[in-house]
Amino acid sequence: MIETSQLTKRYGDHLAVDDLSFRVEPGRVTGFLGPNGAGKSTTMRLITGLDRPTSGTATVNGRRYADAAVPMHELGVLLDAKAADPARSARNHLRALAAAGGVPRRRVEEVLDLVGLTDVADRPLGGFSLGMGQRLGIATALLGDPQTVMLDEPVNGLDVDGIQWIRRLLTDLAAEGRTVLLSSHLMSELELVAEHLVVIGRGRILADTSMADFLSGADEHRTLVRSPEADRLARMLAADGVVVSSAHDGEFEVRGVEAVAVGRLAAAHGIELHQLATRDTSLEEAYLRLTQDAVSYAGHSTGHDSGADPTSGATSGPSADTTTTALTGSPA
Ligand SMILES: Nc1ncnc2c1ncn2[C@@H]1O[C@H](COP(=O)(O)OP(=O)(O)OP(=O)(O)O)[C@@H](O)[C@H]1O
Repeated sequence: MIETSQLTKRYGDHLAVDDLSFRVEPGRVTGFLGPNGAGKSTTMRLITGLDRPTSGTATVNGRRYADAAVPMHELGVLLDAKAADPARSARNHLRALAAAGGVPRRRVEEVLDLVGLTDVADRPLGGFSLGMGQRLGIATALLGDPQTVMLDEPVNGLDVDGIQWIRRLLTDLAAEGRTVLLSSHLMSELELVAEHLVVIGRGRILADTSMADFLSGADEHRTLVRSPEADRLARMLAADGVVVSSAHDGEFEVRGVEAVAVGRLAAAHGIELHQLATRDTSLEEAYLRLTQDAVSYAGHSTGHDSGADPTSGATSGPSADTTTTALTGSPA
């Protein structure tokens, strides 16, 4: 378990972390997300004791990480996967860390195997690819067989196999009853793996909730409608006060009513339907809606500012949000 209480970090005039209180519970993967500069890395550094809080506390499994009897067994951390001597081999790097942390040598072979680096374990780290370096960082985090694991952007540089592998690994760690905190800008990935979310913006908590509640809170029953009489059906729905996007190429999107109501209306007026598809809100859409006001470094597209984080990988934005026209009208 990780717990922060009124955790605050000030750099000069800048409040990087502002009165953060949250708990990361064991037995599930918790996603930690927020726009660039929101304070995620600072919070993680405060949890590990790499940085000192201005005020407030952060504990790991009930005590400050610096006070842990066997720190590597309490918390495994991936903060900067490149922090290793390039002339050293992966095996020697891990052996040195194991010796310093009081971890038996055989554990080095176990973690090399676990992250799939056994075959390249004697090559110098300088020749490692980004993905191999990332796997080594994860091996380092798991070396002490820790109760709690905290990984900053672990998916960076991993190929499709690597991404699937880490998804399974994190889910397995949580199923074993460990605490797993994971920061990532890859929303589609987080959506698959995280059961709980802590979202921060400008150093403050924006949401601390289950993934299911986060998504359903943003859900508006969006339905895609395709019909050869799309214009006519859209006008009828708009006349009933329903929010619809303008019909284009025989399709439009409806918000706030269930698909069945659209189907009934079409049937009642003899309108042929070619598609009626309910769309779930994605984590990316729900997240962008929540963090629109908390983006510190917003980029500008040529047309308009989408509010999306320019370097996050979450760049595609909710297209329906930017194109939807509210054609609301009074009931006929
Ligand atoms: N050592 C430092 N000195 C001064 N300011 C800092 C320092 N470390 C972080 N900051 C500032 O604190 C804020 C939070 O930074 P942090 O790196 O924690 O954000 P983040 O959420 O991890 O961002 P990203 O998603 O870009 O990694 C930023 O405005 C950053 O410039």
